[in-house]
Amino acid sequence: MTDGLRLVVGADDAGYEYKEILKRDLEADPRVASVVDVGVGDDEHTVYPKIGAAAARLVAAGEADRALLVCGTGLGVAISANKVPGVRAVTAHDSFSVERSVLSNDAQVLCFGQRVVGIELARRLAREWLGYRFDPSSASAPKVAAIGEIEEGLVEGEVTPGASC
Ligand SMILES: O=C(CO)[C@H](O)COP(=O)(O)O
Repeated sequence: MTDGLRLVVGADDAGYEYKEILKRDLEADPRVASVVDVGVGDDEHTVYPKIGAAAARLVAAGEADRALLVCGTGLGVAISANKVPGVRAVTAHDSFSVERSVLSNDAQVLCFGQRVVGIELARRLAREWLGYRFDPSSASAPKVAAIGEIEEGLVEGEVTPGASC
């Protein structure tokens, strides 16, 4: 991922205002190649699971690198996005968690709660988020791979305590 990031933004009606503000920030950021908006639009009422899944499917299909999603809490969009195979979505409202979501977890989807975090903090966190890149040669990489193995049923839900990756 050396070129600009291809992003998706989305929100339900509880996250619409933040999504619009964050989208404008992202579109103006030189580190961003493109921003696709999966809704909602003004006065639309699509429920958060549909928004979370629509954004996550674009990421899973390789049509986007990352997604930034907003709902009331940031929880529902994350849960929904995580139902799409291959997608790792987190809710994070602090700087360290946002950093680790990329560097530890290789999460492609970051979710905010409009009813939880102030807009200036959300804008700052989104700016910081753009600067992080997962290192596939890092010590975190085998752990991320182990998440994928669970998803693929390779370990059938069994994780051996103490086993190294
Ligand atoms: O925050 C939400 C889901 O996590 C959503 O914006 C509102 O959901 P509701 O509390 O079920 O209306």
